[in-house]
Amino acid sequence: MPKDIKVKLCGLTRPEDVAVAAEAGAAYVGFVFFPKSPRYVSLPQARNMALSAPIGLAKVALVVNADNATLDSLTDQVPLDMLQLHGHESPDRVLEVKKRYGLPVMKAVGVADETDLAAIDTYSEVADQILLDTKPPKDATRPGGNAVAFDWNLIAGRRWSVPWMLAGGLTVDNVAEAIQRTGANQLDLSSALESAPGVKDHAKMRAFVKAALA
Ligand SMILES: O=C(O)c1ccccc1N[C@@H]1O[C@H](COP(=O)(O)O)[C@@H](O)[C@H]1O
Repeated sequence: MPKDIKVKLCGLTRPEDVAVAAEAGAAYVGFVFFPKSPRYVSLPQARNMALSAPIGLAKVALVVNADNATLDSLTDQVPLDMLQLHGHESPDRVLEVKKRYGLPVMKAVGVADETDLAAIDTYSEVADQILLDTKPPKDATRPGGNAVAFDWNLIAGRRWSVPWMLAGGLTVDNVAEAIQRTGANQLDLSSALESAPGVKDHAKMRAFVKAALA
């Protein structure tokens, strides 16, 4: 029986990117609020994109160690369906954010080796979803969106108590293998969809979703 695959296209910067994501069949779109990212969007930019999204397309805000003042402005100005915490937020902070904003929270967990897997169990107890991304190198300028895959064998056959997404270096060429090796039914990516840093390529977006849902 075919799997019910859901795709999140992250790092969109223009309303036309949102329209293409929806037409292509993505389930989620992601807006990046990390200032050092080439995909960073301002609140008015994100609001425009969010207001243009059709019903049924989930709008996710990606933040990194954001404080309450930042999240207050974000949630006041941008209609959202989920918060993605992609920094060093503790389990208590995940619970606090869930309670304060009443939105589902997806916690990113960086994976490099076996020792990282315990954190997935820990965050599964507090977050609504888990995002498994490649742990960035120590000198990286951002904690994700680095176009590098982790060793998928580390999570092969593992399951958790909440829904989870696979991220890190996914491309149109490796997505079938990624699904087959990890059992993921949700996929999140950004870098492989760009024609230049921060600029999504619509043909690449369509091709990825088609390959993922095939
Ligand atoms: O995309 C970014 O710039 C970014 C910045 C800070 C944290 C996370 C970021 N992106 C997320 O990283 C993963 C993997 O992306 P990629 O496909 O390897 O580029 C994905 O969840 C992005 O949403």
